[in-house]
Amino acid sequence: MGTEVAAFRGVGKSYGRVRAVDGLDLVLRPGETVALLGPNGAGKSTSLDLLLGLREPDQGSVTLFGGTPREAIAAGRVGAMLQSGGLMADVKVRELVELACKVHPSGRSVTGVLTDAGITEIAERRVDKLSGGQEQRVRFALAIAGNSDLIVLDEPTTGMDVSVRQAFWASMRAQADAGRTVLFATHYLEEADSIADRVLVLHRGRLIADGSSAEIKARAGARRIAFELHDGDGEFFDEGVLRMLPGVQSLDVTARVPGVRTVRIRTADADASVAGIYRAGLYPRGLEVTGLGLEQAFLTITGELDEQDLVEESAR
Ligand SMILES: Nc1ncnc2c1ncn2[C@@H]1O[C@H](COP(=O)(O)OP(=O)(O)OP(=O)(O)O)[C@@H](O)[C@H]1O
Repeated sequence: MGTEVAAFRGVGKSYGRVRAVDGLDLVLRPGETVALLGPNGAGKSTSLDLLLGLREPDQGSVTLFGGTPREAIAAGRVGAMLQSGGLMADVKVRELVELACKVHPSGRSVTGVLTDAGITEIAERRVDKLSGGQEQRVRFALAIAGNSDLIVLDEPTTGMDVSVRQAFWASMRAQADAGRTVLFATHYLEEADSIADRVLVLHRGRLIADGSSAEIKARAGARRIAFELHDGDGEFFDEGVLRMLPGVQSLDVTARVPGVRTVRIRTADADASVAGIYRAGLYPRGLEVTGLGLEQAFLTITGELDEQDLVEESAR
């Protein structure tokens, strides 16, 4: 199909008894910036390896631009930055980038690639003398040297400090803005949150969530409500009333100052809970409703599945 960059259809991959990827169905479309999230061992690297044709699936099929991964790579349509694999040693950064630009069927200008990857200043350094973060940027340069339609990055910011990481994400964003499709695996949820327009959550080889970060947060459902209740305002305080509010999942009440209670509620339906607070005749002061961060949403979703697995295992 013309609008598919990549497609996994019923893909499974095991290593011995370990089911690394389990029935993966997924389509990537042009121009998307997609984050692949998941705890350690979730199957992220294996999925990227399958996408790049570095491993063959046991079941199902993986296509890139409607053909096999190998065909797409031979045509220079994919640039990749993987976790493994060393860089060539006895060469300078510029020489390595020159080589990458030359071997790609539609290689870019060396200067442009050095600039875009933010490594112009270290272009004359030897590759084996770089810091971990600098090495990552050189790997990124190699991934963008070919003017590729799809850029695949496996945990690209590993080893980068915060400021370098921010500069790096800006260069990545520029690639996405140029119309390329970008797929990156990451452990940094806040980066997925701010950079990706689509977030995929893998857990034990299965795709358990697929949507915008806002949708993933909503999928985890919960929001937080916080407010104070002052003695003498509204109805007499009764914790039972709060517990019975619609949507409430958990409740925490503290009374550090005499006559003032701080209430924190986690709810699956913030609107209904807030309406219930007023309906009960309470007078909440400083009421705040906040969403869960992606990190908490992610932990909620994967944690729920772990619990489900435990229940299913114990039922067997
Ligand atoms: N070559 C291999 N041989 C055997 N088992 C493997 C191999 N590669 C990965 N695995 C196992 O497959 C599962 C998925 O691993 P994978 O590296 O794809 O996950 P990941 O999400 O990338 O993890 P991480 O975030 O730790 O890199 C894990 O249980 C891992 O131990």
